[in-house]
Amino acid sequence: MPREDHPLPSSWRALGRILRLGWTASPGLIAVAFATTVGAALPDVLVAAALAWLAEAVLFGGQVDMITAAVLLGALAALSWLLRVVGERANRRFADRAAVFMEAHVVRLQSGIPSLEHHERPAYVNRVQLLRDHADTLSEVYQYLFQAIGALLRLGLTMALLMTIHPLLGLLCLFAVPTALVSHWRGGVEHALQERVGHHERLARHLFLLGTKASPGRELRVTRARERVRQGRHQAWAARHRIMSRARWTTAAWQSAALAVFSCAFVASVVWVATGTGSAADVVLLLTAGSRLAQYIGQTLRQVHFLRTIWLEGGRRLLWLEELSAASTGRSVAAAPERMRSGITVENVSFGYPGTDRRILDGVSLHLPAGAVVAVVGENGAGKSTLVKLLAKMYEPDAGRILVDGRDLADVPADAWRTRLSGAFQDFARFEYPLRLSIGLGDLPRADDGEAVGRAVERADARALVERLDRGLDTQLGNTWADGAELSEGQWQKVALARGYMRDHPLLLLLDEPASALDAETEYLLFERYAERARALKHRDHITLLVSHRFSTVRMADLIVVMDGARVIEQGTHAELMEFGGRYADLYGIQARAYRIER
Ligand SMILES: Nc1ncnc2c1ncn2[C@@H]1O[C@H](COP(=O)(O)OP(=O)(O)OP(=O)(O)O)[C@@H](O)[C@H]1O
Repeated sequence: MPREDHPLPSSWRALGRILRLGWTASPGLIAVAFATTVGAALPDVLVAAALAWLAEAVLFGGQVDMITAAVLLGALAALSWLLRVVGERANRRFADRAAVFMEAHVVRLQSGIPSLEHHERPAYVNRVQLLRDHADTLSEVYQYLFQAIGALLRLGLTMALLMTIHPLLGLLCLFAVPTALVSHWRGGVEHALQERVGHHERLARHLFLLGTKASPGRELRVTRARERVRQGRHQAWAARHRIMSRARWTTAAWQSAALAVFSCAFVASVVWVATGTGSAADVVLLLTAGSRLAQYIGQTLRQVHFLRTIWLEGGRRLLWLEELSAASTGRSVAAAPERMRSGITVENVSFGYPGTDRRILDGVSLHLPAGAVVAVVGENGAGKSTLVKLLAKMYEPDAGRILVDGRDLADVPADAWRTRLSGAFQDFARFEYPLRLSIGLGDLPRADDGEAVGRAVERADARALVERLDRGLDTQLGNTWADGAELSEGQWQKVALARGYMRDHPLLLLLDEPASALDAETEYLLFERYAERARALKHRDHITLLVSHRFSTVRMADLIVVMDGARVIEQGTHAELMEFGGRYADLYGIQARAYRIER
């Protein structure tokens, strides 16, 4: 992942990309939607000319002229109506199809990015959030774009008609320039603001979820922090509203002034034609076409404004995400190793999260021998989970290397490396599927393999959980679904652990506090059995890396790594570290006394 900030791409490039995506979603529908929406401009504008002709025929012409003009007027009105109806339906059907396509595309892009940067870096989180919110409205870009083209065409044709009365009437267009410029500037101002107020919006939504979701509900009631959360949410919305409304009032005032300029020019031109040499037909044409001119200018500006909103909100961010995704698949040339002989070497690795200055890992060097069960311990914030993220290629080191049997992990594509990994994490996912699938997802190609799921259940010691559920592995999880069962925190974690155990022979099993919701004894028994099984395997070529705060579990590891202040400060077996009498021995002693475990 390149370190530089990825700027938002230009609106034009984004529009081009969106159009190509729309064509891919449904070429037939997009073509019909375009032709009917833009085509409706022609009969719309010609109605004014037909009216003028009818007025001329009524005043001075014969019956034939009158009937022809009336029939033409009727035909144009009918055609305009027909094109509008067909256009609306085509646009709606196309938007439905494009919405599904766009959402799927955004999900694919987001989940396909190997790193976590777009989920963890504040500036990127704002963009991703806006994109997620606007993913379905992206499909409306087409409608606004076609309508904007139609409105421009109406504007051009109307100007041409007006100039048939007198070429000087073409100058009316110039008086519309201030309105167009102000409208353009207004869109830009609002968009710049959207990014600025993004964090207020996110904070308000976060506090809304805190106040309405069940899990924080208990804590909020006990601590009586509900009022504080409510106030915080109110303040966040108020801050957003203050910034937005100040800017909106200013831009609206400018827009009104610009519209007043055009209105004065129009009134003056009507007076000029009516009192000059203009015929009755000319006055009718000027009044009909001219009054529509103001409407078309308004329409064009509105469409362009909406287009800018959605286009800038969604389109540019979509292209940005595509580029981020493409950049993140950068330099990867080697295949993932099939087996591991010597192990994984972390060589002088330093790392800080993108967008921050602090070093979370500082010159960390380690050797994780193949076949070993390795435990990583350290105080909160010592960098244990960060090390796990680097080993899973969620991020690349800023300096130093991670070598697998001597081969630089940076050269191995993240997706390929992850086929060799398994993992269970403290912040596990709750997949509300039937239990069998919720576990089977840990190894997608074997998700339906009953035996594989059964083995994972055994490894996670989750047999009792399965038996307690009415429909066993077929039980739907999550109580918001029909016949769904809700699990306790610890039970959800066991499901996540079983999922992590789905792969039979991962080269690296990452267990980042995977049993924090289980009691210490259960965790100990679980990992003791697991470690015994791992040691009994014939080809001891995989590594289990366990992050835990429980020293009763940690002590059975073959290698214990102690982290503190971004560095590895001690490493060895339990016996060696106790003998050494350093930090590990201190921490172990404290827990041993607290839990009265045997020293
Ligand atoms: N996405 C992020 N962006 C910026 N800083 C982060 C991010 N994730 C973690 N950190 C910081 O990195 C430091 C180490 O975090 P890490 O999660 O690796 O610690 P840990 O040792 O696993 O802690 P714990 O025992 O509490 O899980 C913390 O100070 C944390 O604030």
